[in-house]
Amino acid sequence: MPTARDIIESVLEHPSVFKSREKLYPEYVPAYLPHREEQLKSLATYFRPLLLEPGTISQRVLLVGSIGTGKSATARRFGSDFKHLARQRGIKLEYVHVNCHRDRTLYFVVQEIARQLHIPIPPRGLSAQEMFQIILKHLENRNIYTIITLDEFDYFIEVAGNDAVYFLVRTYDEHPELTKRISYIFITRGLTSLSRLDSATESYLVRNVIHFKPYTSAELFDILKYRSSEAFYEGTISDDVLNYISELVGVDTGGSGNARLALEILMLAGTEADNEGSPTVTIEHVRRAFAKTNPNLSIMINDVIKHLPLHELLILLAAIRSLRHSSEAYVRIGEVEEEYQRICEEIGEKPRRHTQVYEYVMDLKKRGIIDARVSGKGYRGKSTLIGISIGPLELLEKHITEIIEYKRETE
Ligand SMILES: Nc1ncnc2c1ncn2[C@@H]1O[C@H](COP(=O)(O)OP(=O)(O)OP(=O)(O)O)[C@@H](O)[C@H]1O
Repeated sequence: MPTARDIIESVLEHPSVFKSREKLYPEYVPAYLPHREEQLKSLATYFRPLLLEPGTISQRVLLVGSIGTGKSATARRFGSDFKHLARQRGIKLEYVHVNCHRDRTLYFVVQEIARQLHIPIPPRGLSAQEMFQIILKHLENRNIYTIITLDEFDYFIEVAGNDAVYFLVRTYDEHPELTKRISYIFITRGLTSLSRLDSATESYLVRNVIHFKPYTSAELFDILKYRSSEAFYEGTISDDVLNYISELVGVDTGGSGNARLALEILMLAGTEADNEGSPTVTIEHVRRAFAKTNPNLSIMINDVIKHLPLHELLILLAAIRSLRHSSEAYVRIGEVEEEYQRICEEIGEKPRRHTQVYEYVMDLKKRGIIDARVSGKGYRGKSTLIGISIGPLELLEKHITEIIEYKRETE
């Protein structure tokens, strides 16, 4: 019997598809941000005066976009690169990134700014306003400029309120004599949260807005291609797999366009491959990963299939078997129909006609159980393609087979 140590060692020595898994963690800021070139260019344009005439302007820019559209990554990348470019020009500039989801009050935000700037603050007794004065003085004494990003700014508006926002972002309106050493980037998911502010502060914030649209599948493919080249060993993950993830998540192919989700699926799929000892990541690993990121979908499917008519279940079973057999993301409807006829023959059921089969396929699609699309690039001729996005298909097949048996016994 293997000892505990043997077991642990066998896992440790087991080769992995990952070369550098941490490159996929949300906190890692990649050097390249494909499809965010325009946003970076806009940021550089807005902040250029900080390098040309430092101290004359306190800039503020608002980044707006839905979840996982690269707002934080773009702000961090910009901040880090801009800091270095400023230093090359002899300007001391610091970049500070505060997450207002964690630090929601004025006190915590100011404390966090001081911490990141390494400004010692007496441990007790100071108000947020007093701490902020210490920060301003420190920057002045050391001739430092800063860009402060307030990420998830919606939370700050909600919890800290209008006066806190006013205090923070309009310092230089109150004290026009000061050298303008602080500029801001605000990040929000939408503009509605800003309507809680008084109209003067709101219009002050929305003057320079940069929009981040949800990613299309083609854009996600480029992102995943680049991120996987950093994180995975060469040859362990194919373009077909990356393409499949991109299509599951792309906004133009029915997903949310969220890069965070796409990267999570990529990482979980790699973990599935490792757990299985597989040298490559397969479509089936992606299905399992997708199911993990979407537990409600699995529950919903398991629930819905109990109530499907027998022949719709047989078609679903045929689709699963065809997909398992092909190991591709999609199979043609014709193959599924042939498999369905074979299953019917095996169990002595009279197969339904083609039009009925097609209707059942469309019903399965409408219920979100399968994905049916018209073939495009890479396929000869036009045909309906069928895919199933959650796995393991093996378990789904077992589950459906049981339901079919039960239905045939009781009906
Ligand atoms: N263009 C891109 N290239 C490479 N990686 C990207 C790109 N856009 C986003 N990412 C990655 O996707 C993940 C989510 O991005 P990010 O956190 O920047 O999104 P966000 O818009 O700030 O989302 P949220 O509103 O949830 O905070 C991060 O791991 C980030 O590195």
